[in-house]
Amino acid sequence: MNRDWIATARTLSEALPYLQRYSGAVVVVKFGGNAMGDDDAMAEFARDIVLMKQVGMNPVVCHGGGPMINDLLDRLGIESRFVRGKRVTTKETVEVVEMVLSGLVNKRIVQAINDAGGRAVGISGKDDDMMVCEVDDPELGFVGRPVEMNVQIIRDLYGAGMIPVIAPVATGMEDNETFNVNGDTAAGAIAGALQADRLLLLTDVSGVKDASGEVVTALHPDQVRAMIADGQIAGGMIPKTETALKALEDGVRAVVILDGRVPNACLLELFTEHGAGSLIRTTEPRVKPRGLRQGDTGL
Ligand SMILES: Nc1ncnc2c1ncn2[C@@H]1O[C@H](COP(=O)(O)OP(=O)(O)O)[C@@H](O)[C@H]1O
Ligand SMILES: CC(=O)N[C@@H](CCC(=O)OP(=O)(O)O)C(=O)O
Repeated sequence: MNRDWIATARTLSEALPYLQRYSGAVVVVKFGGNAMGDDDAMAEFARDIVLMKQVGMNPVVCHGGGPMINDLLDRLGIESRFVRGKRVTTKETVEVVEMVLSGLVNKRIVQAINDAGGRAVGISGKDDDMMVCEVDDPELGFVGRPVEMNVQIIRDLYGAGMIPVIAPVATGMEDNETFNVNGDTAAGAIAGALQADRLLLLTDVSGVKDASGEVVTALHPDQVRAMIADGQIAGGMIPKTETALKALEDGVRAVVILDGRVPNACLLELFTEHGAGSLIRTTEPRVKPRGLRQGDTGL
């Protein structure tokens, strides 16, 4: 039997018995700046998120916006500099980061989800002290490493029918500083604190590739560690896969790295047998199907 219901279900009532198995699942989606695309792509992402909500899941969006920060810094004549994938963030830079992430980018996503029929509420790590940080590395300046998570506000929002949209900006432990947090790091910390069923990291490549350039569709954490050690995983994929490993240690059931520019990327991953991108999890890493299976409860 083909359980790929997106392809086979002809009516909503045919699909509903499958969809009900997803009810209550907490899915944290990290929407990276490079995955955002134009207004049409944003609208499509928003429709996917709203559909997840409509079938009873609890989607939580945590976004990036690196290219948009670069843009404004450029216009202001401030140079962008990255060390190991993270932005060197001065006092001046962090003001721009907060303006762009909590303002421009956050509200663009909120608006798109609301236009698609959802009830999105935009917050940052500062709201209700949701994410409290320490200095990540003094060399990076005001870049934060989450050390205290208070995610009740997120549960309250999705419990009340809303879709939280979170900007990775946070408060410091001391002196009320503002910290810039890498979007992947923030999404991982949120997913861990929520003990999420899935963390989807949407990026601009189709998944984790091996030395021959093929996407590896299912990975055990040990394989990921080996690929980092032997250099098959490099550059921006290192913080992403390290976030995945940490999230799994913190109790997230599975992490998927996938191409957010592919139409309906989230739905393909969650609802189809073949999925999308690279699935990283501790149990049954090589067993398919990984989406919906007859007899499965939840994800
Ligand atoms: N093994 C690998 N598989 C896939 N991408 C890799 C790998 N190693 C390095 N990369 C690089 O990592 C990039 C993704 O990281 P990044 O650009 O930081 O994403 P984002 O901006 O979406 O957070 C890819 O575009 C690719 O150039
Ligand atoms: C510390 C750090 O690097 N913060 C990131 C936050 C935004 C982000 O992560 O955006 P993407 O997901 O689009 O890359 C930055 O300043 O660019």
